[in-house]
Amino acid sequence: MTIAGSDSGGGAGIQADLRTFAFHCVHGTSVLTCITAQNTQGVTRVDAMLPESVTAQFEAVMIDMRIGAIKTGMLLNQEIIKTVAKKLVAFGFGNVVVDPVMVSRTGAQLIDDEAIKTMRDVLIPLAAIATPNRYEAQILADMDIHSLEDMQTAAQNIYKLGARSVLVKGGGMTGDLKAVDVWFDGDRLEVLQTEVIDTNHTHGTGCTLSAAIAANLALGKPRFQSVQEAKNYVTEALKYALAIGKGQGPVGHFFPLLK
Ligand SMILES: Nc1ncnc2c1ncn2[C@@H]1O[C@H](COP(=O)(O)OP(=O)(O)OP(=O)(O)O)[C@@H](O)[C@H]1O
Ligand SMILES: Cc1ncc(CO)c(N)n1
Repeated sequence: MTIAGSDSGGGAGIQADLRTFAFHCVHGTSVLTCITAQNTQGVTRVDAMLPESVTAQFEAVMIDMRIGAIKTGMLLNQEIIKTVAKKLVAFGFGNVVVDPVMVSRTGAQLIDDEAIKTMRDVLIPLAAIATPNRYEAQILADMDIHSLEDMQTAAQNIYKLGARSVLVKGGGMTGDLKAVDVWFDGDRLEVLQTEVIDTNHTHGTGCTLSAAIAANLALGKPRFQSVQEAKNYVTEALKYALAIGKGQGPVGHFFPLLK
């Protein structure tokens, strides 16, 4: 299941998540939290779903189907974050990847300050894996991140907030660190590095990564292996990114068909 927003341009959000699930041959269900008017150049409008709608979508799926894993993406406001947290607790669901969508890779804040606090205090502690990007990690860990060592310290700080494991993503870093992610699960501190793909078409990499992790978890793979395989998937998909639109195009989710 993905609990996330719609991207009208089809590159990120629910659309990227469902394509990623399909690629991994798992059935995708979706709980829509908001609708963005968005293209490869940016977001021009966001409409939130009512919390009651989020609850109804979640319950409709959960009482009927056996859900293997859940990822959360853009939750937009405090009410929706609280609603999602409440439902996860009510259903005792722990296999959750929390992509704390708060700040874009370019540094633009996507949700308000109250929502950020709720994300840190209420949702992060429910995460089996939290996947902040550089800027989100800076907020959650309350520190600046400029180096690999900073990413490692941030991962450890965010773990202390209650997430069972943390992946600090490097897409917002410079140079080789762009393709470096740091993992910490209270025991292992690991650096995951792939080649840097030289492309401007990186829209939806974070959504795709967390959706691929959730798909792997749903397939029964262990957490760290799920993350490793998801990162390799994103790297391949970046190699086949689509140069569509005037801005940052989406990654090529079905890259084997494009080869
Ligand atoms: N140019 C690149 N080459 C290789 N890997 C990259 C590149 N850019 C990002 N990645 C990888 O993509 C994944 C997503 O990281 P990123 O920091 O871009 O997330 P994000 O900011 O949440 O993404 P978005 O908000 O655009 O969906 C990470 O595994 C990161 O290492
Ligand atoms: C709907 C949506 N979710 C997440 C992101 C972050 O990439 C985005 N741009 N749009």
